[in-house]
Amino acid sequence: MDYQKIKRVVIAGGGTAGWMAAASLAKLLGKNLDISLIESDDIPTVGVGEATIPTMLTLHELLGINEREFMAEVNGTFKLGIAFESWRDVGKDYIHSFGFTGKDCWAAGFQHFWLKGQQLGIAKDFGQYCAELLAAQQNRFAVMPKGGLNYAYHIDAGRYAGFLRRLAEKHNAKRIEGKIVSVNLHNETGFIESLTLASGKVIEGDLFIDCSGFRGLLIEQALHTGYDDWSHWLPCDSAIAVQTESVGPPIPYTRSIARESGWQWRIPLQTRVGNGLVFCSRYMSDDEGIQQLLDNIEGKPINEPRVIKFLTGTRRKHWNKNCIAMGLSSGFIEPLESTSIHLIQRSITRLMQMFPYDGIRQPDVNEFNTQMHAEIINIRDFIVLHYHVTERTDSPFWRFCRSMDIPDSLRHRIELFKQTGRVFKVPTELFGENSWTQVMLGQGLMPEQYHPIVNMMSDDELKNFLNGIDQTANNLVKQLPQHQEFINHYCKASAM
Ligand SMILES: Cc1cc2nc3c(=O)[nH]c(=O)nc-3n(C[C@H](O)[C@H](O)[C@H](O)COP(=O)(O)OP(=O)(O)OC[C@H]3O[C@@H](n4cnc5c(N)ncnc54)[C@H](O)[C@@H]3O)c2cc1C
Repeated sequence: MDYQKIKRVVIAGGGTAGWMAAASLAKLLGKNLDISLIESDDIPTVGVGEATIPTMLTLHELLGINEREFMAEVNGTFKLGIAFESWRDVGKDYIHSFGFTGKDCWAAGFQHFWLKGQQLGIAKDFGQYCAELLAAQQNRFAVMPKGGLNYAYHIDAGRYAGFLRRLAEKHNAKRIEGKIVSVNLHNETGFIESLTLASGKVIEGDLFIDCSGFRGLLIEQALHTGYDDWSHWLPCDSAIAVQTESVGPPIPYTRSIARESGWQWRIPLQTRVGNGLVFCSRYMSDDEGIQQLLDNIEGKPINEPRVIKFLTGTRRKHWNKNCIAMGLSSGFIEPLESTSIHLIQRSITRLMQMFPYDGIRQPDVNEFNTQMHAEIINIRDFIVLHYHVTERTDSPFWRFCRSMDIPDSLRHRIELFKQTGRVFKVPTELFGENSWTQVMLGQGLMPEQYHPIVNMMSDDELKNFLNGIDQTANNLVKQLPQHQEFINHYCKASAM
């Protein structure tokens, strides 16, 4: 069988996904490829997506990005986790931090020790045994040598795309301005041969990366790949975004505040704040949403509120024929745990690991799709957990979420934790045991028992064990500067 060698890579779309793909492929595989990116000045990017998770640091390390320059350029602040306010119930808050809580032993996670400590009345709140969480609460931060704080970034999405564009162009990726008006398929194979622009110009390629956003210009409109709709588990389908002036120093975490029919985000940048409301249109109209958001922002708005509609779910195949969908064209879970940019990064690194220089082989395609699917399903379950395990009964939306059907895989995790205190991580899964534990406890799910290995410690030993962790975390955090102070000397934003 003849396989067409892959030399010309065409990326359709220049949002975060497009430029991340262009910069990564150009920098890391560029010598062997011709990379072009088509974007249209007439079609705006989605313009949100400003909270990230720690895996972004790994990609940046691969790309040789200097953190200080990057942060100054993207108006960035540091992120130690997400505060979930009123998610368990109105007025009940917790933080899902990026750090590690306490110390595990080989047989049992820290939560088992903490549970017994709680029963004896000698344990503080679960999160108090985590340095990142304490630092977030005290508004402190510093980049420390490896093994220090685990962190991510808040970034300006537009500036990030610009930053990546320069990196991509430096490594010879070619930008083509123009609106794609048709996707031309091979008569027999159905593979994409070229894209026609409004100017009449035809761009040929061997491999096409669809980064065209929700519209899925190549993967769906041309290849009809199909979409798994998850809105019965993740019913929010609308968002309103607005930027405001900063009213104080930036905090080192994202705020997610549960509201009557969804939740509100606050993402602090150095000189402004990104705000948004995610909600379910069955329970709230766009006008009501806009009003609710404007009633709950702190600084003066600096742009008009913008409504964004979406359908939660995933494309049935992320790689179909010679097209790979990345970013919103591949699906959207929802932004609660800031996982979309991470998934773009996973598609890029996976593609590079399986790059089909000598032609596209179906087993590679199948493996890529299987791995992406498994990863996304676990993230989906983690997000559904936040909505479903809640004590809120104050609105039709929350009553629906409490009583809605959930995936069997999630039901199993919830029951396991409830009955035994145990959590597990699937090998390729993004969120580890500590994330699941923080959110399950934070949402009010209390295990019925702890592991008997804890009873090997006397009550006094357990007290000393807990106090030791508490002191170590507090000693570390009290040496840290205030977040703003650290930014000022490390990566102050360049002029807008
Ligand atoms: C409400 C909301 C909040 C979010 N928050 C987060 C978050 O906090 N963290 C996170 O990780 N992710 C978040 N996301 C997801 C994140 O915004 C996206 O994953 C990311 O911005 C990538 O978008 P994209 O590049 O796929 O699409 P887009 O930004 O929509 O870019 C599409 C590109 O395609 C081009 N294009 C489209 N059609 C054509 C055409 N015919 N011809 C030529 N060019 C074309 C456009 O010009 C544009 O350049 C959020 C998403 C939403 C909706």
